[in-house]
Amino acid sequence: MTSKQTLSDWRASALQLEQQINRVVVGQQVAVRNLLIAVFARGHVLLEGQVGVGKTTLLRAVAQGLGGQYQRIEGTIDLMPADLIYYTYLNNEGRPCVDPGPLLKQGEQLSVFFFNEINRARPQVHSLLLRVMAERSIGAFNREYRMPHIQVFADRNRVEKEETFELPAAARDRFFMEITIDTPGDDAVLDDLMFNPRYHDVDALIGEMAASQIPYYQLNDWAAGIQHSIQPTPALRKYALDLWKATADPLAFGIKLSDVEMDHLLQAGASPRGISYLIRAAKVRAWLENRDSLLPEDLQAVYAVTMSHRIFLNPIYSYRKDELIPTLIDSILNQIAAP
Ligand SMILES: Nc1ncnc2c1ncn2[C@@H]1O[C@H](COP(=O)(O)OP(=O)(O)OP(=O)(O)O)[C@@H](O)[C@H]1O
Repeated sequence: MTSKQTLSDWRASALQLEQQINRVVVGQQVAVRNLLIAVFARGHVLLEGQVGVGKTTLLRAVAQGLGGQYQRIEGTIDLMPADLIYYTYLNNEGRPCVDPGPLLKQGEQLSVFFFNEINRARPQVHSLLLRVMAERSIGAFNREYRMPHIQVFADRNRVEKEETFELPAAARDRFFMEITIDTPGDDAVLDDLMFNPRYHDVDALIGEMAASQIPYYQLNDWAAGIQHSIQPTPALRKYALDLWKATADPLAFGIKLSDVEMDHLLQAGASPRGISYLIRAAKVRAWLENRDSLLPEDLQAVYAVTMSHRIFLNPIYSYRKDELIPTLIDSILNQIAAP
């Protein structure tokens, strides 16, 4: 078991990193907190948001704080799996050469891999990425390349859905969280973003942050230490179980949504992997809140970001997905009594 002092030292560094990121990327405190939870739970994240809302800046800030290397790739319809692994070119003497692609270029130092507009890439590319996410290694050039510290952030463009390859349910379940990044709502923040030239030069903005406040190569150990140190009470275990069961059978918990035939609403609820991700995220939140026991508020705080993309509606209701899923999540949290 990791000592209380170690956990407390780690927390101080984590909160300092959070503060620094919030100074660089403004008005995104909720997203930053969730992102940080994913970092310390070693989970991959699907970002959903509009364009130009600071996603790249945010991920570069995370990479800067962790001190590892950052790579970014754009999802396009003609991107092939091999493009992630290597690229070929003719050198000055006209000889063909092969260089490592974005997944291999940084070797074991790769800590943040940003896949922009994942829904524009083909399913073959998705499968490669999902394999890397699960195994943190890849076979190429007759050998195995390890990326033990990689954390994948994939972004789905919410505005343009035409000519895109939506991620299937099985693929979305591999993501630890789905985080929405919207334009900030506070007028003072918007004013700052409009008129302050500080936000025009992303390199200078990121340069304001101290590098490697948290050693990326220790994160796997930190994450394991946190998970083993935070304990649930028996009452909380029962509460978590109910929160899980309600994702598959809300009616059994007396949950009814208006204009919905509850018997026909759902195709599937959260998987065992999904629910274990909820608990992992909740434990990291408890640690960030300076506790060694898990409370209902920890589960509630991360329920929507870990569960929303794991509840699958029947096709007759899927066109109302954006309205029904958040309502269902809220109803579950309101209806199931916390211990
Ligand atoms: N909340 C924010 N805080 C700080 N800078 C921001 C914020 N939102 C946008 N910006 C600024 O807007 C510009 C675009 O940001 P960025 O490239 O990170 O957006 P993006 O969401 O990744 O865009 P795209 O979807 O087109 O890739 C940058 O100069 C960035 O500094």
